[in-house]
Amino acid sequence: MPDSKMDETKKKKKKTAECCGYPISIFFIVVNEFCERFSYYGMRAVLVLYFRYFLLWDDDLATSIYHAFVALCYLTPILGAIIADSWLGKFKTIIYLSIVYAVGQVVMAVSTIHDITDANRDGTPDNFTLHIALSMLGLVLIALGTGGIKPCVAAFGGDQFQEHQSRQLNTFFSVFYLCINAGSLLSTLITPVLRAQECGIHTQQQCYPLAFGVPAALMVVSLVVFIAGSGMYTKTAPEGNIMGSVCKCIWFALNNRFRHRSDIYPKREHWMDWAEEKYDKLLIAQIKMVLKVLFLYIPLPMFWTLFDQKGSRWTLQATTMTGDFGGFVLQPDQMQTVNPILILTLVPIMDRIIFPLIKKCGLNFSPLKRMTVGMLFAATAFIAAALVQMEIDKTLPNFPSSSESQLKVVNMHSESLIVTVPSQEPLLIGSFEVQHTSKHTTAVSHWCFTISSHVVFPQSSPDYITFDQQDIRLAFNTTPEINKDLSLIKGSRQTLIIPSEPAEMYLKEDIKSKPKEGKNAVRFVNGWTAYLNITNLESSLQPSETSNYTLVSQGMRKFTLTDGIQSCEFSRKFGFGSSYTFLIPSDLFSTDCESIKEIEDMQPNSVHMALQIPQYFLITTGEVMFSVTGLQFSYSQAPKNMKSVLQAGWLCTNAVGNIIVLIVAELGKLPKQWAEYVLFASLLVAVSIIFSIMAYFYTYIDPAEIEAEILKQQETDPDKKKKKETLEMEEKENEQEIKQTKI
Ligand SMILES: N[C@@H](Cc1ccccc1)C(=O)N[C@@H](Cc1ccccc1)C(=O)O
Repeated sequence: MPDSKMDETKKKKKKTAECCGYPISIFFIVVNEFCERFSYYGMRAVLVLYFRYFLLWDDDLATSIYHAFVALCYLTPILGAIIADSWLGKFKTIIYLSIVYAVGQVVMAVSTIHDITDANRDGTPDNFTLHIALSMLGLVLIALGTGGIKPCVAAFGGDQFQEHQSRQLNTFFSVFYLCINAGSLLSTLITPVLRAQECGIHTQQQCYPLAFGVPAALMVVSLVVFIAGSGMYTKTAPEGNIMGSVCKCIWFALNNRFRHRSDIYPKREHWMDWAEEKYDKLLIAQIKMVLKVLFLYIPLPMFWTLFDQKGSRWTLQATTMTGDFGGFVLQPDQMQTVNPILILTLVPIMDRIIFPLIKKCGLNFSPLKRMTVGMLFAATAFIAAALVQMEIDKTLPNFPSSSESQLKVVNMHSESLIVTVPSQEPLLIGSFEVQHTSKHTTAVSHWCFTISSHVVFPQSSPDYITFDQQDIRLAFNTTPEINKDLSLIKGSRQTLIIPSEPAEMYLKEDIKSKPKEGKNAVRFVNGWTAYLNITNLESSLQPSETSNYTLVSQGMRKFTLTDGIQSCEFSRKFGFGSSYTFLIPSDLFSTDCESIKEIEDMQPNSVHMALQIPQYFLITTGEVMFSVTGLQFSYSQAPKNMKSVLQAGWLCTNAVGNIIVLIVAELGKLPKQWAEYVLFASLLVAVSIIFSIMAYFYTYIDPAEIEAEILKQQETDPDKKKKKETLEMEEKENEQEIKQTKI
């Protein structure tokens, strides 16, 4: 009797311990999954920050390496599945690859200890190469581990159920999904808090070792829990190099079909039937099952293309919104946690109320229909995102287009002046007054100081001020007269600072997009007569100098200004995504910082992040219908010896979806973000229509039943039995021949 058949028989005969109808072994599997997902998502939550602020990489390099790592995590499942189904079996594959995974997490945590190379004890590592090498090694091991075990764990969980537990088997995938999301929710909340702690042996730093160490510890716990259940698992042994046989069989069928392409040969029902001359009917039937499902998967990456943008585009959208919920403040990247929270509530609601209700109404809500509806929900989520984007766009500043320039004039001189721009009314710029001009709009912000004197330019004199395409030439007619040529940068916002000595006027480039991560950009113009040190600024400010922008988070922020002798404190409450220029006057210390004036370069975000909740609700409903069902479908439609392979195929749809996101992000960006959301929604609707047509022609099967029937036929058919034995003999001879050739 072949091994596989023996296993199957054993599986039917062996009575496994049960609790509430579930095999006890699955409790070890779901706890293992909880810890593993905690480990994975926890590490991911602080990874970009580690690249950016520990390894000091720039934004582009940090995000590219992060995405490359995530893509690798979803490509390695194929490797794990091949190892499991062809060589080690799922149990051993999970154990070995979990060890690799845990080692990777430990290496990663060690790489974040700055003290190991901080010989001069200045708080920064001295040997970045070592830290980079260790972290890259850690990440490769983690990607190999997490991706490798992913297709095996779900399939191994499914293997624990016996025939009479089909109802529990369906619920298992929902419970499994709940554990994934409980683990990821907890870790995405906890690890950023751990990172914010200070720790170190010689010097105190942000505690990356703790933020990476806790996920590493959870991975070790995950492994221990899995091993603890080893006495209770139903383990199906691998059936040799199944993937090798599958490839050879497909190759033979294609070749044989090509050789018999003439009309004289009778047609066969399926092109795989052309492998019948050489290969076992069971293997051919199993390949047909897998190919049918894989074909159905072709349109699915489009769902993930939209789904994965909630981590990138939607988080960026949140940075242009306000997260002040009264009692608490939500940061843009924390909106991500809405997804697992909704999963934890929606999965039970769907399983207990919605799906049974649909069934009661007599509707056949089959898995493939659920997945189609899931896709439509995701498309609607993107329409909701487009509507929110339109609201945000109304509140965004009027940024210059690539052919426009915008100029703001800040007059720190004690006298006022008047500037005339051709075809516009003369603009009165009082001392410390602010003017905005652009090619098309002139916005004036008024907070005037008393105008003591001003000079008028004759409006008819084009020699003074010229708007020439993108170049503007300004002339200021004070006493004595000052003329200055100013070349404005196309597509940028600039401020002309006129200091107390107007002849020293200069241009300073302004921020021209919303500050990152919902932070606020602030800068200071030093009107004080001496050098000033200001907290949060990189270097001290010379008299009349304007600092670069510095980013501050939402909330009350305090700045201490000192010239080395005197000092004063200046506090201000910030919202999200604003930008200010603070003008420091010459009477700074006599007014205890109160005479500091502000210019609002960019108003704070005003659209509330709560408006994103509908889109999160819709995409998560889509996820429950699509992803949980897909996981279950991939297990139920796979032949017993290729369960992990189909799980890996399912995960691959996600990898392809991620790659599409990367390509789209690099290539076609529409000028309007809302239009891009509508485009993605339309594409997904089109794809879901194609998928529903493909699904219509798909017939659900019970692989175990088909396999049993073929085995029965083969046992009763002496010819086939003989053919199979001959084949097996041939294969053995081949192997021996190869061995001898090697010797
Ligand atoms: N809902 C996600 C988990 C998540 C947690 C925090 C922020 C975003 C997402 C989830 O359940 N993921 C599952 C399934 C999955 C989804 C996408 C690609 C592969 C698998 C997971 O196993 O991580």
